[in-house]
Amino acid sequence: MTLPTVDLSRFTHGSNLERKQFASELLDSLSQSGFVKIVGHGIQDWAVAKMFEWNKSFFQMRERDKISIAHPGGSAPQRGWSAVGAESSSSLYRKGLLKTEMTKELKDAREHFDQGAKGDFQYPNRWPDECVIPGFRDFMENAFTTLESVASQILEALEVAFDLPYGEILTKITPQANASEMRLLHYPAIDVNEIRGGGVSRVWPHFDLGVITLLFQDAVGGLEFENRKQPGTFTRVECGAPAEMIVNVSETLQRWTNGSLPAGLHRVNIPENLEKKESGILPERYTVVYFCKADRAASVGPLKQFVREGTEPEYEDISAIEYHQRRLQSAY
Ligand SMILES: O=C(O)CCC(=O)C(=O)O
Ligand SMILES: [Fe+2]
Repeated sequence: MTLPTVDLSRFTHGSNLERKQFASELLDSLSQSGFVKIVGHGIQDWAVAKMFEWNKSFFQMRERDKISIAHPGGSAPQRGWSAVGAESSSSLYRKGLLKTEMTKELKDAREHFDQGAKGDFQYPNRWPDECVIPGFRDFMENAFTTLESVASQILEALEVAFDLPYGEILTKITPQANASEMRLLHYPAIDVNEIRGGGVSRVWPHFDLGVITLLFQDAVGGLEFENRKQPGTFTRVECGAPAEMIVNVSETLQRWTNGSLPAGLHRVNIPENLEKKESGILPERYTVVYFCKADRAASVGPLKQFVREGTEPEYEDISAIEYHQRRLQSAY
C-alpha cells in the first residue's frame, strides 16, 4: 500500500468544491491508516533543506553544550536535548511488541531536541548559547510558527470533513496557549545487527500523544505505519521530495472523535536497501517533527458530535495536561 498524497493548496486556495474534496480525501487516508502525505502546504523544498541543515548543526555541537540544555526527564513537557536512549518509545505503547520484547529493557537509538512555543512561559525552552550556534534559535522559532499555521489548516480541513462547526477543534489549539512541540531528531549510524539483536530500535512502535503530527524525513527512510488489515505488520513510508510532509493522527484526535478516527501506530525500522542484507551499517538519519497538541486546559474527552445519544463516551473527560503527564511519566 502506498500512502495517498493530498494537496493542501486545494483547501487553502481552492473553490468550495475543491475544499470539500480535499477534506474528504484527507479524512479517507487518515481513516484507512492513520497516515497521509501532504504537499502544497507552502513550505518549499529549500526551506525544508534548511531545517535539516540546522538539525545537523545542532547535533554536531559539543557534548557539553548539549548537556547544558538537557531535558531533566519526568512528566514535564520535553524541552532541550534528550540523549540517545533517554526517552523510551516502547513504554508509550506495548501492544506492538513481541512477548519477548515486553520484558526486556528496550532502548531507542536516537537523540532529540524539543522546543515549545515561544510564548510558553510555563515550560520555557532550553536554547543553546547563541555564540555556540548563532541563528539557531531565530530559525527554529520561525519554523515553529510556520508549522503551527500548517497544522491549523489541516485541522480546519478536518472540521469540514467531519461537518463540525468552524472552530470546534481549532478553539482547543490556540496561538495564545499553544502547547505544541517541535522536535529535531538524529539517529546515529548503527549496525543492522545491533537492531536485529532485539534490544535496540530506532523507534519502537508507538502512538504520538497530541492531536496530529507533521513530519519531514530525510532520504535514509525507515518510518513505517501499521497495516490495519494485518495488525502487527508495517508498511514503509516511501521517501519522496524533501517537502513531502507526513501527517499522522495522534491520540488526542482519537479521543476527540470518540475512537472513530484512530491514531496511527508507527515505528522507525531498518530501511529497505538494508533490510535483506546480512550485515551493514544504517547511515545516520535526521527528521523534523511538529507535534500539534491541545491547549493544556482543553478537554481531551470526546466531542459531543461523536458520542451517540444514550451511549457512554469511550474516553474520560480530562484536561490535556493531565493526560500528557500520565502518559509521559512512563516514557522516561
Ligand atoms: O523520526 C521519525 O521518523 C519518527 C519519530 C517519531 O515517531 C516520534 O518522535 O514520535
Ligand atoms: Fe512518533
